[in-house]
Amino acid sequence: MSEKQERTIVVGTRQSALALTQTGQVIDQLEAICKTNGLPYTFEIRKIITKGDRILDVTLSKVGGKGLFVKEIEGALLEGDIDLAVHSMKDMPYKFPEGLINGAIPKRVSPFDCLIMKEGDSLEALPSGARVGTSSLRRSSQLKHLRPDLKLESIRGNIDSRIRKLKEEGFDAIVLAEAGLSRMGWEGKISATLSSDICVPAVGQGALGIQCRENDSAVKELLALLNDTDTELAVRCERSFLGTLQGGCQVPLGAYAVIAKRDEEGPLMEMTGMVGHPDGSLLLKETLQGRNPEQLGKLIAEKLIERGADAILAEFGGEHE
Ligand SMILES: NCc1[nH]cc(CCC(=O)O)c1CC(=O)O
Repeated sequence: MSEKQERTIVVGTRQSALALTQTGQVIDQLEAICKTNGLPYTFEIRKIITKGDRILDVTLSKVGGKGLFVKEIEGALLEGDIDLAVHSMKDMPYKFPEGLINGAIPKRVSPFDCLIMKEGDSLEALPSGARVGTSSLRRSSQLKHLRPDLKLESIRGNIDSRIRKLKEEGFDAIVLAEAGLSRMGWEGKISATLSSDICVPAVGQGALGIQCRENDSAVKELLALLNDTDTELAVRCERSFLGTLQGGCQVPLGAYAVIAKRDEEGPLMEMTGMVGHPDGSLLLKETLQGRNPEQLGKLIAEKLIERGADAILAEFGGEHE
């Protein structure tokens, strides 16, 4: 690598506990990379309060959707107020604004959902008619499909406030991503992991995306060292599925890709895509293997459309996960 100029790299983040924690973890990793590679960079955190954070009491679809969390951070990047931003991959809109790229997808942690329960340690242990808190149509469609007796109820807020609401609002269980809990060091709160057979995760769940300016070659070269190729391949499959189905809004769909095997032709991916009716009456799933991530995601989406996914998507576009 050529001689690098000293620089303070400004990292923008939302101010939720999870956002701050995962941003801190990425900075730790980047500092280690700088040390190993003799790069003269230091890092500074800048907190950004987004519109999505200010309006926590209104259904997100009414105020403009999930992109709200990301839009102001993207603006700060484009203005040069910050140099990189750590996002949960599953919160990133499908389309990036001109001038910004995803510079790295670090190694994924658990992609799965889990239950935090009042008592018990499995989905089966939930009593008939139990109240389960989730605002995700993807989660409710799959749980309702398996357990039509359950009462799925909306719950919003950051993961810390949702955990508080489990008790305060008398839920029997809430559904959260394991990734957020493990990043917070709260794995001990998990009652049961929901495998991808039971609940296909959200596109990109458990992975982070590190956004930067396309013309910032120093940051791009640094971020390339943080990228995890297997995670990137999986996330590209899943996001191609997302893009083919609806290009950005949040709807009752999920996708989970893994590297099935590696041979002389390279990695072979396997992905399951799902689209479901939020009341659980219809759950469409398709699993296929392929070598090209974009083609695999698109093919699975097209198979599901053939089977009727477009009717569900037309009815439930624009909801928040
Ligand atoms: N929808 C909010 C959200 N966005 C990212 C995560 C954490 C999981 C991840 O990074 O994929 C969560 C919380 C949750 O769904 O439980």
